Amino acid sequence: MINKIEVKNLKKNYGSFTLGPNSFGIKKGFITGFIGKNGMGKTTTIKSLLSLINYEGEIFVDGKDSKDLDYLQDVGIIMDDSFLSKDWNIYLVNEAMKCGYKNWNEEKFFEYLNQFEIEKNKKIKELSRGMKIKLMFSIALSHGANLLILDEPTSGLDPSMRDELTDMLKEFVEDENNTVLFSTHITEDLDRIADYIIFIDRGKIIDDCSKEEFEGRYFVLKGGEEDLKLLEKYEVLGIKSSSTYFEALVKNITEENISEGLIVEKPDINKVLVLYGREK
Ligand SMILES: Nc1ncnc2c1ncn2[C@@H]1O[C@H](COP(=O)(O)OP(=O)(O)OP(=O)(O)O)[C@@H](O)[C@H]1O
Repeated sequence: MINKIEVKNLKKNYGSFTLGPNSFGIKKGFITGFIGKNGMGKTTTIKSLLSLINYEGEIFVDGKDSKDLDYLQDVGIIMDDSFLSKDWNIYLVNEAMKCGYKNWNEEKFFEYLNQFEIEKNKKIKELSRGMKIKLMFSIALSHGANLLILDEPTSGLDPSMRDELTDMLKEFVEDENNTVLFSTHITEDLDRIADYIIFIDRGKIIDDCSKEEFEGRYFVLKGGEEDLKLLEKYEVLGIKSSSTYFEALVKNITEENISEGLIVEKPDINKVLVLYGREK
């Protein structure tokens, strides 16, 4: 499997928060979902991949050092902090992109705008969050990008639009030269389209594997209050409990390892995120 992006010892300090050092790869031709709770370092990682912030470590795109910035011509981006000026209307956006991207396809851009029903006379500041995301999608798909890096692209979209956009991402990677990395809190979208999962917690990447492997690694142990002592032999990654029962998240256990009296279940990605790091 070829890595589209190769990250080595990526590190960034923000006061009390430290990202990394993390090393990981983004597989070419696939969709990788980037997950983690709020404030764990997803956007900081994405900003590093896009050379929007300074960092320690090395990032290679198609084997080339990202420091020369040429790779950005081929990257489609969706981020909350839009790089578009708030006073531009859509025609001005088109002109700006024409100057910025060597392979800008104006015709394709206006086709997407029609498909997404975006009014061309509106200024960026007059667009709703959902409309802004659709505009950024239109830009991302109109300059011949072979890599999409998307920070929470589907949040703020209604379910039918989310469905349409996730279908578009699936279609995008039908060409094996195309790659998608997207962060999200909407695990339903990961269930639908992600091939690989990167899971970050407190700045450290703790899982970087296929979605199937990720789902195979975690287990939920359930029991009544009187069974709590049975958890002592496990490394509990998070627990939700009431006065009568508990659910504990554990990793990499074998069936013969499970104490009698405990119920074992396979969690979905959402359940892993709900329980991970929880203390009661
Ligand atoms: N420019 C900055 N200056 C100082 N601290 C920052 C800055 N940007 C991010 N941080 C801190 O870095 C940490 C990670 O933030 P980041 O935005 O990467 O998390 P995230 O996983 O994307 O979170 P969310 O899911 O809420 O978007 C947080 O503690 C945040 O406060």
